[in-house]
Amino acid sequence: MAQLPPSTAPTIPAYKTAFLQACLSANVLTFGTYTLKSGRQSPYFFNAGAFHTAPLLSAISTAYAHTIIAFLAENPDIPQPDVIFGPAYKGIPLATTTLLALHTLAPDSWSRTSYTFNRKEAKNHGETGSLVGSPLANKNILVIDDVITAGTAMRETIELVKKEGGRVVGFVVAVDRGERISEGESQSAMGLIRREFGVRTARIVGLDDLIGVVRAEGGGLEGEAERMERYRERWRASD
Ligand SMILES: O=P(O)(O)OC[C@H]1O[C@H](OP(=O)(O)OP(=O)(O)O)[C@H](O)[C@@H]1O
Ligand SMILES: O=C(O)c1cc(=O)[nH]c(=O)[nH]1
Repeated sequence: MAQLPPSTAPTIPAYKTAFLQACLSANVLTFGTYTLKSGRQSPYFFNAGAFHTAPLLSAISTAYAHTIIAFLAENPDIPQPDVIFGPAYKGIPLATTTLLALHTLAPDSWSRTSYTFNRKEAKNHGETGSLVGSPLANKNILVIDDVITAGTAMRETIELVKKEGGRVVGFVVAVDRGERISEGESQSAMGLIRREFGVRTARIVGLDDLIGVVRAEGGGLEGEAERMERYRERWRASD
């Protein structure tokens, strides 16, 4: 097969490679039959809760931070976020550690940014309410989440931020599964966020990247890669 000359060969950034390797070595990416939030049956599952040691949290938060910095550089009209918002539950450690990683990479740009997350059940004593961290009113909110499938969680988050008086200025996800929003629709959940809500999006990796790393691993995972490919064909979005 023809090789690209070295100067034009695409290079995978080190943070993305570290993230993908962590997905396999820490069993973040697992195989079986999983029922998703959308009710779909998936042969693979991205479990962000498995990033539970300091080196693993560092790998994912550094990958988010680089992705966010590149996203804002490519979209200079997006205002500097005041808040990194992570939806409960798995978004909670992701938002807090990503804010630290952003501050480590670019302290001058991120020293005044806050984190916020929601509670799934409102609290009726103490400080009360559904939000933890900065209030959202009149703030520019960058939402991060672990994974997007049918887009239900992100739709709920956009509605929550609006209700609190904030503006969602971007959405960055670790894994974009690249799926159609529903059986009868051909567009992707990420596309819906862009078109229906006018929110620009970025991702650390997509399903193609995950299949690529599973294929490259070999060692008996070929069957898993094939099941992932069949699932991709079943749910692949048109955009
Ligand atoms: O795009 P969707 O079809 O909405 O699916 C993706 C959402 O599903 C999971 O949330 P879940 O409520 O299961 O969250 P938790 O494990 O973080 O509590 C995941 O963290 C995403 O937020
Ligand atoms: O769609 C989901 O519910 C979902 C998919 C996935 O890969 N990981 C996850 O935590 N949730």
